[in-house]
Amino acid sequence: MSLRLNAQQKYAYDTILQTCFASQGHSFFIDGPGGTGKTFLYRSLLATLRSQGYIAIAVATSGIAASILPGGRTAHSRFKIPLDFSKNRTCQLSKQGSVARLLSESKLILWDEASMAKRETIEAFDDLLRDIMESELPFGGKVVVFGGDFRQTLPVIEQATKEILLQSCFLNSPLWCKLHKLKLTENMRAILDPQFSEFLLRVGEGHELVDFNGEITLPKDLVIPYYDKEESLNRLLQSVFLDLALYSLDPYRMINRCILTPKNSSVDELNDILIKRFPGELHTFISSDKTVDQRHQGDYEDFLNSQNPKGLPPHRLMLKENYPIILIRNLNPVEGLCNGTRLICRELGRHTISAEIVFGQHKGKRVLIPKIPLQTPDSQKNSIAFIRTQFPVRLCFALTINKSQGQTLDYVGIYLREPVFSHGQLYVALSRVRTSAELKILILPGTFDGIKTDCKTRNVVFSEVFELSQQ
Ligand SMILES: Nc1ncnc2c1ncn2[C@@H]1O[C@H](COP(=O)(O)OP(=O)(O)OP(=O)(O)O)[C@@H](O)[C@H]1O
Repeated sequence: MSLRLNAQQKYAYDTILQTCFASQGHSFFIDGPGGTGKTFLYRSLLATLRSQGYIAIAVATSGIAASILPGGRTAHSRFKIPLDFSKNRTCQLSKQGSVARLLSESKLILWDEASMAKRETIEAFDDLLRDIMESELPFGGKVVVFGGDFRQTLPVIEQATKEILLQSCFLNSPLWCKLHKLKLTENMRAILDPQFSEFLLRVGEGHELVDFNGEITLPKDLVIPYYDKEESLNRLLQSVFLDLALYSLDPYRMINRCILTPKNSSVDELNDILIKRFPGELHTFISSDKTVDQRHQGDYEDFLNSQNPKGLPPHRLMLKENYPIILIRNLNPVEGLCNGTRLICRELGRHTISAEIVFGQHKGKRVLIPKIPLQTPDSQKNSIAFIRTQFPVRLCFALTINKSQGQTLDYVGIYLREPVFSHGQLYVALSRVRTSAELKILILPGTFDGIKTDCKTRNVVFSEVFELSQQ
């Protein structure tokens, strides 16, 4: 595999491997815009070390990015990093346990999409390694390779100001300047469309011309003209999915086609339309919702059913055979069932879904997904805590832009019912495909102020990120 690396990838590969076998380890950050082959490089490193019998651990900040790496897990689940740092700041791993031994004996630890991680998670990981290795060196002297792209989305913190977001970035950690930086600059994903590749970089770095409303103008041939919502949305769906009936016979042909949109509510809107249009019998699974404090159950039951909190499956989950779904919990990471694993429904029973894994090392494997109790996340501080018993899955013809980070897709439709709202979102959505011919964008009129034009949209870029990343 290493033979196919380009010159920059090869330099990074050789430098990292030399360090793995040197007496003193140090850590790296692979910095490259979307598509420059960071994941391709990680795969080469993991394959080389593992084929020689060494332990190489792979994690990513998000579930989907982890599912792309061979043997990948989310950093949170692998290192038992706390989810709520106001309660606890240390990883819940025993120094005598098997994972600690694995870490201690590993030649390399890889952490993808580190630009999406909160600095405190990486600092907790640093403390963990120092403790396990009984060393005061950064990361306990282990060779850790972080990778990411600060043009893409940053940590997700609900209702955070720009200052809080920047503060929470890895870039603001004292660990950042301890890393040896390796750069990749050649966009391998869009190598056949250099003009598109340059446009992407201008969007990602905030260099695309902005008008007095703070909006950029997208190339006309990428945009679906707006007539009315229904007709324009139909044209977007038609561009991406062509013929759902045909795809239902061969789901692997459609699994890399996706609609990306900024908000969960528009993901639900699209998936609702698409599941109804997909051929086959519709199965509806109703969850059982119980308040954590049993005394409130009677008062809140109907209300709970109407709730659709982030991180939980819907109360009324609609599924069809051959429809693509995404797992939203770590069910059995060893068997490939992680938060972010994408599957195709094969048989829908009352109590279990028989599904097929469609990506990664477990591709093609049939698995059974049970209904499980899932609690509302702690971040939903203003709502009532409850437990929903349901299949831990969501439909995935449409995904939020943040969830698509790290993926290469065959065709993308971007649905801007409302404009993007955070740093890097537009860039991530645009940069998932190989050429501009594999992309269509629909901008709804509610989202443009003043002059009505369907090619203008907001691009959010925090230039401070690039200044910090140079340090
Ligand atoms: N040296 C190479 N030879 C051939 N194809 C490559 C090479 N490097 C990367 N690619 C291909 O380019 C595409 C993008 O690569 P990859 O996903 O590794 O980029 P990335 O930097 O991780 O992107 P992102 O930041 O968007 O996650 C993939 O389809 C990958 O297979």
